[in-house]
Amino acid sequence: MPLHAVETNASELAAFVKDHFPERSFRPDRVIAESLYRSVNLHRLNPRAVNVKHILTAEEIRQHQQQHQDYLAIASQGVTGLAKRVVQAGFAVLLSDEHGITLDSRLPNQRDPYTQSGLIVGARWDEAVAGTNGIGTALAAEQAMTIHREEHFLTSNFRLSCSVAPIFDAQGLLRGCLNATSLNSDGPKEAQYLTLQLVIMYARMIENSHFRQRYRDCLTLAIKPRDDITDLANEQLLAVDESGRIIGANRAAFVAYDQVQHQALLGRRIDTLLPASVDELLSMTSGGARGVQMRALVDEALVDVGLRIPVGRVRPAQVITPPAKPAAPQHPQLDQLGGNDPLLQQGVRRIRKVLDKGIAVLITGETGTGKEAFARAIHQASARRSGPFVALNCAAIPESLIESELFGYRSGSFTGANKKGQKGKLELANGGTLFLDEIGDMPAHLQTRLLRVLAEREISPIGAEAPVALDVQVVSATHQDLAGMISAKHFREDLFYRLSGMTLHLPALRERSDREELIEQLLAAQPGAKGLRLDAEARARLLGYGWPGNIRQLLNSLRYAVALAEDGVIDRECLPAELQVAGVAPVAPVALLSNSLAEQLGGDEVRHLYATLRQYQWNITAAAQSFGISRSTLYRKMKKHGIVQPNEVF
Ligand SMILES: Nc1ncnc2c1ncn2[C@@H]1O[C@H](COP(=O)(O)OP(=O)(O)OP(=O)(O)O)[C@@H](O)[C@H]1O
Repeated sequence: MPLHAVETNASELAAFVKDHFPERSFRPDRVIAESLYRSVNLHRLNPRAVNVKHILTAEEIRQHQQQHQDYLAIASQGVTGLAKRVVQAGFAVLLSDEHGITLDSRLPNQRDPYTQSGLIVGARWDEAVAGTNGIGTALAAEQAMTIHREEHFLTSNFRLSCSVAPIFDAQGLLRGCLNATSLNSDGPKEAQYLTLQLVIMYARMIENSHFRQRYRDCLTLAIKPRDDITDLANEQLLAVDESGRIIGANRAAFVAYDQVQHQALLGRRIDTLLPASVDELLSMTSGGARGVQMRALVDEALVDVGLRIPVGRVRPAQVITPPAKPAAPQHPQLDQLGGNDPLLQQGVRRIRKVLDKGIAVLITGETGTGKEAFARAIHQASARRSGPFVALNCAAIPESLIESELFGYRSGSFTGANKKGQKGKLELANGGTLFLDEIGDMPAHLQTRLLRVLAEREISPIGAEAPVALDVQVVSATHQDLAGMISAKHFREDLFYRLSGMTLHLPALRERSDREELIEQLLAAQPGAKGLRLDAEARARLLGYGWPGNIRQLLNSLRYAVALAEDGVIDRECLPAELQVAGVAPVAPVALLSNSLAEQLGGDEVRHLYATLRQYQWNITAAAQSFGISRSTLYRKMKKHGIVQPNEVF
C-alpha cells in the first residue's frame, strides 16, 4: 500500500502547485501533484538543487545486484525485449528495485548524455532523493505513469520523459519497476502514450515469468475473459495448492479481482471464483489437455480457463473422466461434522442452541481438525445463511495489513491507494458471519480495536467520516492455547470473553471414537474410490497412525491411496511414506503441533525444518503435508526461525 498520506483536497493541491511552481506551464494530474507536494513537504527537497544524484559505488552495486539476482535473472529478458523495441528510437531502458535503485540498463549507442542524466545502474531514483520522477513516483503510487519533462520535481531533470510501470510479485508485493526514458523529446506528453503501453506490457511479461518460475511445481490456472482474447496482458494466472486454495496470482488477477470484490485473493478457494473445484476442473479439461469455458462467479463474465499440471504430477485417471455436471462447491453440514463421536455430537447440539442468539463462538483444535469447516457449517445452519461468510486468517497476512483488511479505509486516506477506498472484512461481513481464523496471531493493538468494535457494534473505517453499524455473527478459531497466552499477557482476557460466548473444542482425529467410520466415509467420498477396499494392513495403519495433520492429512492420504490403488485394493504400498514405516504405533502426534518442535526432535527444530524443506525442494504444500500440518502453520514456524525460501528474495 502506498505509504505517504496527503490529506489535501483537489483545489488545495492545485493552489499548492500554482504557488510553488509559478514558472511552470503545466497542470499535473492528482498523482503527480501529490508527488510534488510530498517532494516539498515530506522530503523537503529544493527543485533547483543541482548535483543531487546518488550513485552507489561499484562494490555496493555488485552487492545489490547479488541480493536481487533472482529478480534480475527473470526480469532481464523483459528488459532486453523492451530495449529491442525502443533503444534505437533513443530511449534508455532501466530496471529498478522497489526502492528506486537501478539494477539493469540498456542505453542507446551515444551513451554519454544518458549516463550524465543518471540513467545508469546503481542510481537512486526514489522520491526522497530525486523528488517527482518516473521511477520514484510510479513506485510511491504503485501505478504506471509517464512523467514528462517539467513534471519532474528537479529542474535538472527537465530534459527527461519517463514512462514507467511497477512490477509486482505473485503475492501482490511491489518488487521494482521498468522504465523507458527519452531525452529532450519535443512532442507533448501524449506522444509518450504508446511507449507507456509497451512498458506496461513488458512489466506484465516479467510478472508472468516470475509467476511461472515460482509456481512451476504447482497446479496453475490461466483465466482469460472471453471478450478479450487478443489481450494477453489481461490473462489472469492463479496458483492453487492441493486443497484448491489460491497461493499466488499475477497482477492481472489481483487487479481484476480487486475491481469486483474488495477482498483478499490469496487464501480463497478456487471454487469461490469459478463454479468448479480443482478436481472438477481437472475432469472438465481432461487433466489440463484442453481449455473450458465457464461463467466466473465474481462478475458472471464468460471466461476461458486453462490448467497447467506440473510435470511428474499425474492425477489419477479416474478423475479425468468428465462428470455429468459440475457440482456446486460442497462444504460439510453441521450434523455431518459431528460424525458419530458422542462428544462432537454434543458440541453440535450446543451450537444449534446458541445459533441466531448473537453469541460469539470460539473453536479450538489442532490444525486440520475442521475449525473452518465448522465455521462455514455454523453460518449455513444460521438464519444468516444467505448473507456473506467472510474469513480472515490473522496469521496469513502481514501484520501491517491486518488493520486495513479488517477495518477498511475510505477514499483519499492514502495517496494512490484504491481510489474508491476498500471495505474491511468486518463491513463486508455485515449481515453474515465473520470468521477470524488463527485469532491467537492477532497483534496486540488490533485486539484492543477489535474489542471496542465488538462492544460498540459499530466500526470506523480509516478515513471515514461516520461510523458504520455492524451486525455480524463472529466465529473465531485457534490452535493455540489462549488461556496460556492470556497468562503470558499475549492475548487480552476481555477480548477472549467477548469471542468465547461459546467454546467448541474439536478433538484430534486420533482421539475420535468414530475414527474408523470416518475413514471409511471419507474414502468412499473420494473421486474414483468407487469399488475400492482397504486391505487389513492398510486399515490397521490408518487406524494406528497419529494423524498430526488430522482430517486434512487423512484426506490427502486417502486421495494419494486412491490414485495408487490397483485391482480394487488399497494395500500398505498405496499409503504415503509416513504411514508405511514399521509398526502401527502412532507417531508422536503432538510433536509437529507443539509450539516447539525442538522439544520433540532432540532440540533441533530448525535443522529438521530445513532438511524437510530441502527434501521437498521448498514446496511448502508438500513439506507441510509431510509434517501433517497446514501451510500457514509451517509458514509460522519458518517465520519464527527466520527461515526464508530461496526464491522468496525476488
Ligand atoms: N468431518 C469432516 N468431513 C469431511 N471433511 C472434513 C471434515 N472436517 C474437516 N474436513 C475437511 O478437512 C480439511 C481441513 O479442515 P479445516 O480447514 O476446516 O481445518 P482447520 O482446523 O480450520 O485447519 P487449520 O487450523 O490448519 O486452518 C478441509 O478440507 C475440510 O473441508
